[in-house]
Amino acid sequence: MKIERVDLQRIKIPLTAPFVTSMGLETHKECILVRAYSGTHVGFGESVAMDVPVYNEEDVDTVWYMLEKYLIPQLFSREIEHPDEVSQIFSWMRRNQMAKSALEGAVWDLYAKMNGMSLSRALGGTRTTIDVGVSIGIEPTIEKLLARVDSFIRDGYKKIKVKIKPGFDVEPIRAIRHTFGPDVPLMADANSAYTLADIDMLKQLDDFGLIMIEQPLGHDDIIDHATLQRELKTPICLDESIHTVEDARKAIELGSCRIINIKIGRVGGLTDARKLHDLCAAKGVPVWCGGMQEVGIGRAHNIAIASLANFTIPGDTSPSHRYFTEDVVTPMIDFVSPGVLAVPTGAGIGYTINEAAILRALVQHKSYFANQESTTTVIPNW
Ligand SMILES: O=C(O)CCC(=O)C1=CC=C[C@@H](O)[C@@H]1C(=O)O
Ligand SMILES: [Mg+2]
Repeated sequence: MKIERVDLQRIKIPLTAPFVTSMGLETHKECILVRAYSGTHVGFGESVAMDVPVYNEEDVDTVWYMLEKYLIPQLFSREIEHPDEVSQIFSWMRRNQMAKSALEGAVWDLYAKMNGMSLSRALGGTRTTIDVGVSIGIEPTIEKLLARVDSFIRDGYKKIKVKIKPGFDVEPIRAIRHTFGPDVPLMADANSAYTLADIDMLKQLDDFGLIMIEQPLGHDDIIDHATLQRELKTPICLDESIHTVEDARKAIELGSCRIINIKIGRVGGLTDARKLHDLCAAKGVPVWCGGMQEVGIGRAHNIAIASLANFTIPGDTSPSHRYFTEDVVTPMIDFVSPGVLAVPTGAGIGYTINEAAILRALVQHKSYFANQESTTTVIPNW
């Protein structure tokens, strides 16, 4: 397959409600959509980098820059037999995993479409449905948090993940357990808000039967997490600390975690996400698919990877309406039964692109051609 053209589209969509974490407040989703063309086929990818570099070092502008300056020209210069080659082609570049993943994801979708198979099947997925949970931001009061948890439990979500930060941790978790009982599948995500100096507080969370505590310590740490895991009954799940398959191998060997959250963008694309999944399966470490509040294209990629066998814990891939009133795919991604999404069987990501919705959200568009000059359209009014 020869990539003849790539389009980048920057879009900005309001969230249905603000999302607060220990890293800050989000009111909009801003991201880059990627189209890779070969012959009559088009594949779609999505960059999950946030608009500010608080989760990792990338942001929407760095992704655009890396794609334009290095990654797209490099893809134009070769013939590709299989999308697994893309991560190898990009491997000379350090990090910038989300930029690499956005383009690699488009090539995977293109490859699956050219071969008339679903992205799930192309990746070796075996599940026809996936169970999903929900991620709840930090609410202004415990009462408001309880109301959110109540409504998500009623919707049928299979896992409730709540964000915690210093000063909003033990009490909200206690209140959820007290109100909804011991059987609600509950976990907490700290986004690196603590240090080992907080060990006494973190040990108190052991009383609540959490499925896991996600990324309690430094975003770049696996040493202190190993110390903490030795002191905790509750499994630690690593998110921010795992950028590569090698990071995961080292964290597992050190005992820094017992569960890993796989985000396709954080690990550089679908090929590496699958390798990480395979490593964890071999080591007996369960995984689940994290979310970056993706719009429908990224969400569809998450569904495809979560159809692999060792994704045994419900992921964060909620239906589109959890965050958006309108999505870039149609139909909007939704439950087939409470807490359950169907893995599409149609070619590629298995959803149709909602071009009108993309146009309404479009901020910037640029087309790159293997044999011609690029063309740019900057959309005013933003
Ligand atoms: O996509 C979702 O629903 C999950 C959202 C979510 O929890 C996160 C998205 C992006 C950064 C973080 O705030 C967080 C996470 O760490 O998993
Ligand atoms: Mg997380």
